[in-house]
Amino acid sequence: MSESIVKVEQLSHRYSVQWAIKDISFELMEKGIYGLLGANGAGKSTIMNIMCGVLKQTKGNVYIRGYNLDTHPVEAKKRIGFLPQVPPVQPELTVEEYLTYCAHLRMIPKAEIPSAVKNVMEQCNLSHYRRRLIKNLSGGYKQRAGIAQAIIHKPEFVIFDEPTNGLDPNQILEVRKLIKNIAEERTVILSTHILQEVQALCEHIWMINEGQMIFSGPMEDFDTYLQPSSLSLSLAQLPSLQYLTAIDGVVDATHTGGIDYTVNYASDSREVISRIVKSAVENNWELLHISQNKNSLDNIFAELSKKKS
Ligand SMILES: Nc1ncnc2c1ncn2[C@@H]1O[C@H](COP(=O)(O)OP(=O)(O)OP(=O)(O)O)[C@@H](O)[C@H]1O
Repeated sequence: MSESIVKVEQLSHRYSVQWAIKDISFELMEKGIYGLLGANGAGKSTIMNIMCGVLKQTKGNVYIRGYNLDTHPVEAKKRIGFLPQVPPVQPELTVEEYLTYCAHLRMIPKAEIPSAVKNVMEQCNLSHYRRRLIKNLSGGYKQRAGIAQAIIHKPEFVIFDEPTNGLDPNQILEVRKLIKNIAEERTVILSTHILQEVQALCEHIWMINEGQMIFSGPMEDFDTYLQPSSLSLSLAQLPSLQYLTAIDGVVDATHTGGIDYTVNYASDSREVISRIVKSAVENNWELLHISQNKNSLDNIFAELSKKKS
């Protein structure tokens, strides 16, 4: 049987009285990009910090390639790279000095350090700035330096906690590209509260809410929750709600004010839209506007949390 890359077993943690995370379990068998999605305060950083050995859990176990992080921390940590929410950079060092310092901390043999630093600067597109003080780098390049320290020792898996937080749109795209590139050689776990981020990058997703895992599965399965299930309509000739609810596929309808309605539907959206448009024409409701409402992250959390309880 093949050894899992990471195994998290019934992890629970409380900082004081309340549980920040409760009974979180998962196992990674294959390489890829795995997304940990949750709203602010859901418990993502707590899980990431425990998995990297930065925080000691109240209960449960973490195994890295079969090594228990508590009992064999050196063997386990050798295989982990970590970029915490705030990149652990040293503002007064140049990029090259900082990465050399990180290489020493990671116990890379002395003779191999210059080439390890050179390679990681090339991979993270930092070579050009190697003599620049980190405090003088832009946000995106500071983040690259943080990413470089996470992979300098060639770990088998890397954890990025909110890696695009605070970056501008261009920097976000660049950092995402770099993460994809890193994931070609190793397993990546990405923690984020941004739905588009997991959609853009991840093959597998875990969703946590209030410290509990409410979804775990491939992105395709999660996609079904992203499908919109309601429409906004504007009808100048205000039909009574019973005419709208009588349309095949419509579950319920509400008059939201003025000429506006919201319609929830349960079947294929194209068919429902086509039936509504047809009814509007046949009954002279004067359809002025029809659009699908995006399913928000809040709705998905609510739906999945309901399923779990
Ligand atoms: N050091 C701490 N002491 C006490 N409570 C804490 C501490 N760190 C986190 N918490 C609490 O634990 C819960 C989970 O926090 P955590 O930081 O893991 O969430 P998160 O999903 O990473 O959120 P964010 O994206 O805002 O960092 C929250 O209720 C938070 O207030």
